[in-house]
Amino acid sequence: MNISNFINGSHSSPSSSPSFSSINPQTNEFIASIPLSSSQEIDLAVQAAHAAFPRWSATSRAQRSAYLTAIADAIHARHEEFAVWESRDQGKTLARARVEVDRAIANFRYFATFILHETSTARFTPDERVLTYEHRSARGVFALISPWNMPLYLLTWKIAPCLAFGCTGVAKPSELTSITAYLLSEIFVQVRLPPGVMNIVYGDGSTGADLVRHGFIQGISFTGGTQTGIRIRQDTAADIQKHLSLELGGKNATIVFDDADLDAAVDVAAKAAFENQGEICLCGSRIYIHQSIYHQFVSKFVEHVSRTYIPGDTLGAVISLAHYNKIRSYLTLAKQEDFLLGGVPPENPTNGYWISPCILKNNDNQSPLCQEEIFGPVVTVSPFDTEEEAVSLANDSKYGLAAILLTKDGARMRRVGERLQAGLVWVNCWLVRELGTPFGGMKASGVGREGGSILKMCFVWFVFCIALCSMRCIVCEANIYLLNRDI
Ligand SMILES: NC(=O)c1ccc[n+]([C@@H]2O[C@H](COP(=O)([O-])OP(=O)(O)OC[C@H]3O[C@@H](n4cnc5c(N)ncnc54)[C@H](O)[C@@H]3O)[C@@H](O)[C@H]2O)c1
Ligand SMILES: O=C/C=C/C=C(\O)C(=O)O
Repeated sequence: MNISNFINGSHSSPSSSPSFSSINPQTNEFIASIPLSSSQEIDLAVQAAHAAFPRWSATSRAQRSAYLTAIADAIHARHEEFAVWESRDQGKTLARARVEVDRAIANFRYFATFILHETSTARFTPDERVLTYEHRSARGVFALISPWNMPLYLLTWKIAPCLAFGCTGVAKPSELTSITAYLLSEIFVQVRLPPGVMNIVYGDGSTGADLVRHGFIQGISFTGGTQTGIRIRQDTAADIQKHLSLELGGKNATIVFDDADLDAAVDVAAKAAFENQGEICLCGSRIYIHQSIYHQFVSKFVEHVSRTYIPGDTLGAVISLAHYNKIRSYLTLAKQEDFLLGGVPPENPTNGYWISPCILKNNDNQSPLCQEEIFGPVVTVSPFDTEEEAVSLANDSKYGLAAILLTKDGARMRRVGERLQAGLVWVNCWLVRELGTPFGGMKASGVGREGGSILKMCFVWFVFCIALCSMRCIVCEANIYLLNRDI
């Protein structure tokens, strides 16, 4: 497949710019040629979005909603094609890819309806002489930059609200996974999205850096690694008007209490660790288990994971050789006797980047295996004694994205959950998403919240209530509880 930039409503003809190869991580075969966009091409795309902004922001909500619905319908009509390419491009299983295409469709449908039902609050001053209300207008052109682990899911989580709230954008998927973004650009043509409203450019970090630094960019919605988030902050520090939403890395704790339903807890903890080969920022990659059930839990967990997560069947390949080597180098730090499942994979993989699930005994919470984001099918297990110790082990991390609590005790859910330094706390479930629920991390896991009414703050100017909104966006760090009543 030949991928080309989508700028001002059309696909660019192959340019003299360099290109690079994208491979299928499951086979190591070439699947697509991707342009490495130059700064001139980025400028063209941003100029197109800038020119389209006045008209698009003045388009009625009903019309914008209709475009989003048409995009969702068109993806739905090509659902399997999207899923097959996502699996080939990213290495994930086809089953996982199908779930993510469903979510991409949901992203468009959610914001298509959200903007039709927005309400605004009006308030009187105490003397009742003045009525105050907030008027929101779209901010302008956004840079939308996404990583390789959930390519279409995360890119559309940015594109849909950007379009819905009347902003225009230039989207850049990860250089490792460009294909479903290209299929999406075909859909923009099909639904006759007005030229320039959404542009998609391809390339690596230098392309992303050109994009975020462009003077017409009013805001950046970025999902990716913490180091890249820091770099974007530095690159845009002088452009005070650029609104940043940074969704970054995680090293999330799963805490299993002695009153948890053991079989259900094993299942949730295993999904949280190994879904998408552990390549989800929300994965629970450190499991802390109450010492009274430690041996029972671990033996069931090892047995369940070895039966359920089979590379090439229910577990995908990891994204690239470089990432395979990164995961491998972490695994070489573990002692042989600490492997409860799996082992160090071979040094030179010949037929795709497959790593079997690894479960490691953790003896030292300060070890890189417990502190650094490995982003692969690797999980550590360790016992704890008291609630206090569980909280302290879980919080002993520079990251603060998510946590998973497995307990039947309602009081403990709140008592422990509210002390965890994590933007999202799932109780007896994992990765359940309600798109209006604010999403985002604490500490090194990011800045800002996305989702529903919080996310709209990223895309709009606040004319009458700037202080309030920046407080909510930047200061508040909500713990979100998703209590599954079935367990
Ligand atoms: N918090 C979340 O919601 C979330 C979701 C998914 C992934 N992630 C994180 O993403 C990371 C894995 O993804 P990755 O390796 O693709 O991340 P990455 O930071 O290397 O790249 C992400 C994107 O940023 C671009 N980029 C790189 N350098 C840039 C720069 N200087 N300026 C602008 N753009 C630049 C890349 O080309 C890519 O499109 C993990 O750390 C994971 O935790 C976080
Ligand atoms: O790998 C990270 C996953 C992020 C998920 C979301 O942003 C989401 O579910 O909206």
